[in-house]
Amino acid sequence: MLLLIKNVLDAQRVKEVQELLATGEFVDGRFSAGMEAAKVKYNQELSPNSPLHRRLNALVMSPLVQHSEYQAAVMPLRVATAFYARYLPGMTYGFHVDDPVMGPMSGRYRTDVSTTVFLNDDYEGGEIVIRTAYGEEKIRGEAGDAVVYDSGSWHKVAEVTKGIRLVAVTWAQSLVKDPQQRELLYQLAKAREGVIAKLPQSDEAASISTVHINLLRMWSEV
Ligand SMILES: O=C(O)CCC(=O)C(=O)O
Ligand SMILES: [Fe+2]
Repeated sequence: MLLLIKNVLDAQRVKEVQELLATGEFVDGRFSAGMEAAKVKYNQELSPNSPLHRRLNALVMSPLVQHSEYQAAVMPLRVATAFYARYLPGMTYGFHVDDPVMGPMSGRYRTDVSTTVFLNDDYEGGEIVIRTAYGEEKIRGEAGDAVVYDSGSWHKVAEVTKGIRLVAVTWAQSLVKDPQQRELLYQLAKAREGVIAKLPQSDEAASISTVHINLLRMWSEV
């Protein structure tokens, strides 16, 4: 799964988020990294104690989690509160896979799907590079877009060469643990949508819906 979702945040929200982050206190991103990732992580994160998190989460996470494409692709069971990361020129995050389990002991979750929400686009470099079965994909969203990909895939953030890169990064535990099953369900959900649009009252639409619903029941864990 590798999907770019356009315009998750509208221009007004992007502007407000940028204004808030301009006033925030940032700390070394290595503090929040797992053992392996810490070796290659070179960025900054909004201080975990920052009072801005509440407002930022309302601005960024609500539209993300409610977005129909995010719902269809991720099928989220739990979504983590976001980290707000900043990359100054020269900063980078080398190839890694994300930690498999995150969160405090009282609320741990498995990371199935990673998401980056692009909060600005006036910088150079800083592409997310994801290794897929078909080679490396480079992604640079516009401000307000989000990219989702399997947390177990190798990925990196290329060095920012000019300007400052601002993103929100979050993880979800999906109802469906297996990436291939998730992908199949996503494709089936799209096919279902298409058939319902073209043939709303048809037997074909009803039977695709039934297969989709019952596969989700078969493969989901709650
Ligand atoms: O900055 C990004 O877009 C992704 C960062 C990342 O890979 C991570 O925090 O694990
Ligand atoms: Fe990562």
